[in-house]
Amino acid sequence: MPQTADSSNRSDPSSERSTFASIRRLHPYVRTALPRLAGGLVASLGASLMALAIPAVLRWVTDGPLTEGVREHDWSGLAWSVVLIAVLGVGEAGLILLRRTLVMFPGTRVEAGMRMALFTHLQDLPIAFHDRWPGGQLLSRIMGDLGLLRRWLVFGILQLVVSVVTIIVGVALLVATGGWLGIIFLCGSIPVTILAFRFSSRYRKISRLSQDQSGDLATTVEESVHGIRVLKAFGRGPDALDQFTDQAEGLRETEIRKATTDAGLTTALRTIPEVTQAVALVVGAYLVAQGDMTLGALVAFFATAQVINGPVVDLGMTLSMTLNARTAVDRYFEVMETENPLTDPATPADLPAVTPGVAGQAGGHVVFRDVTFRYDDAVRPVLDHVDLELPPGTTTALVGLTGSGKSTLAMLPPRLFDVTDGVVEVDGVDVRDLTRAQVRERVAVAFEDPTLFSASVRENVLLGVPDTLSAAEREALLTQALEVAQAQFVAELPEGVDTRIGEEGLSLSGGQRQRLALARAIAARPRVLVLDDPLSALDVTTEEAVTARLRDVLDATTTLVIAHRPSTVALADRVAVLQGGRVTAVGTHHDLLASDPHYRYIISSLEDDYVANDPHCPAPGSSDQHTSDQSQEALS
Ligand SMILES: Nc1ncnc2c1ncn2[C@@H]1O[C@H](COP(=O)(O)OP(=O)(O)OP(=O)(O)O)[C@@H](O)[C@H]1O
Repeated sequence: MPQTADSSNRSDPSSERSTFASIRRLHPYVRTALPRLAGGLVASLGASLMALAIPAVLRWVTDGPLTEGVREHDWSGLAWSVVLIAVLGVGEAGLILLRRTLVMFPGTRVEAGMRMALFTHLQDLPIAFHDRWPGGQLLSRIMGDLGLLRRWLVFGILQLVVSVVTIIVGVALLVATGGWLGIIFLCGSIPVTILAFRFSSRYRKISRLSQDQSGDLATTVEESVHGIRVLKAFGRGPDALDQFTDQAEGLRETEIRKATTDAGLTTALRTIPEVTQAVALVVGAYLVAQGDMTLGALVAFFATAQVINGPVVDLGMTLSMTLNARTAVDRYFEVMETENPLTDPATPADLPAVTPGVAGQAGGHVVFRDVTFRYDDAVRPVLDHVDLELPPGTTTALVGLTGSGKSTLAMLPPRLFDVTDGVVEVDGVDVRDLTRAQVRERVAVAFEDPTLFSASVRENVLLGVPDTLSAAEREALLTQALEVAQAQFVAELPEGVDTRIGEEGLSLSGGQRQRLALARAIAARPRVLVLDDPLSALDVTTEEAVTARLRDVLDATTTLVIAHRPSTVALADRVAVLQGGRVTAVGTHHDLLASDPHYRYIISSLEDDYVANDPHCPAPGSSDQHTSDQSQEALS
């Protein structure tokens, strides 16, 4: 896992911001929901005020109708009081229902909107970002954090405001009506406030750690599931379990610290009002005995204190919800505020129109001009002043030792990365002056490690085909691409091209997946096709068949093919040699064999690897020279 995204290493860049400033960033997302949320708040406050009004009615009942009823045996006044209390109770319940109805839908809408925005941003961010960020961290932000935020929006924030307002109004009422008793209660709220502030700063740190650890745990699960074959093959399941156990234990300990901190506050919030009430009871009993306070006033005082008790205890829960929500907001904006250095230009250039088959207008002319490329976290550039031209309609094989930068170079024409210096031109236009959509219309890529999506074969293969084409045109492209990629196995799948292939196409063999990925690149009908060793998992016979058909198709396409096998080199008109970050030689296979010692060395090591890795190849020195001869034949 990259160190930059490990919670143990991560600094919290948002820690300087106040909780209010942090949460205020939600405004653009909650703006349309604000009227309903405000309505929900008003309903909550109304319900709370009704609850607070009940003690006042009790006081009036006790000192008035009840006392008079007992004295004069007339209960008619009491009946009206009971009705009034019942109306207040029903009103309170009705307002709580109204609050729920008002806030439920905007809450889910805000969550869905934020989730869409994050996903869209993730799609837009460059590969460099995804190289650094583990999937589990992103998953926990897009799912867990946003769910937490929704619960806070529909409940936590309202409850927090209502609790604070109820406590302030309640304490004001107590001070106004209870005299000294009210002042005793007011004194009790001072330690509550101090404790709440101290709790906030401690809890926020633990909350951040816990949410980051959840993300790391999700990453471990994702990697283990994704790499289950490797883990099983190497018997490393127990190690994965150990790592998972350590992380799960770390998260459990953090959760315990979180719960203990929360419980400490909740206990204090329960104890302080109880102690305050006990003191108030002693003083209140004395005042009633002295005739300085009516019994009704004392009853009302304690009934009001009881109404305030609930919000005081809730304060702990709503405060922790708010701090968790703040952490979720910080984690959300860490991703959303990551700027994309690889953007579309404000005024994109026009690509010259293409007329296939017409000399000079066929398009697909690629030029690397003095190109330097350095990865963000690397000390030295991988590509150092590279010059290379791919004339239209030609096939160029790129060869070089492992790690020489072939894949890096191949990612520049489709703008998967932008150059650090120099220019990559497609049809005379700097690719940075084109939108990514424009570039991808003209340049398609097939990687060695083919990613297939959980969708039908048809959807996977037609991924790069414009939706504007008619159904018949799309069908023709599908058929041709599958045929060129020698993917006849599709016909034997249960539902042919409509068969859904499993998650990332894992239910297919490596060679089958590669052929579908190749078919996808071919179906996009690009003018420029970048093939990053897309035939590596194919057996010799299939590779030969694909190569033969590809040669027909590539006739009209400019192709850059990264070659790890002699047979892939055979596909090319010319070969470019990458050495020490530069293209040191370009020429035909024969010329380079004759003139370039480094090329001879690469080819001989490719042949050695080829023979050593291909189960269909005889071992060196074996009597069966079929495969070795075959590659020599292909090259000659
Ligand atoms: N995302 C990245 N961040 C930092 N360095 C990288 C990244 N990807 C590749 N590199 C480094 O860049 C160099 C070139 O890698 P690249 O994959 O382009 O080589 P290659 O010639 O295609 O290798 P191979 O033949 O083994 O596939 C290597 O040293 C590699 O470690």
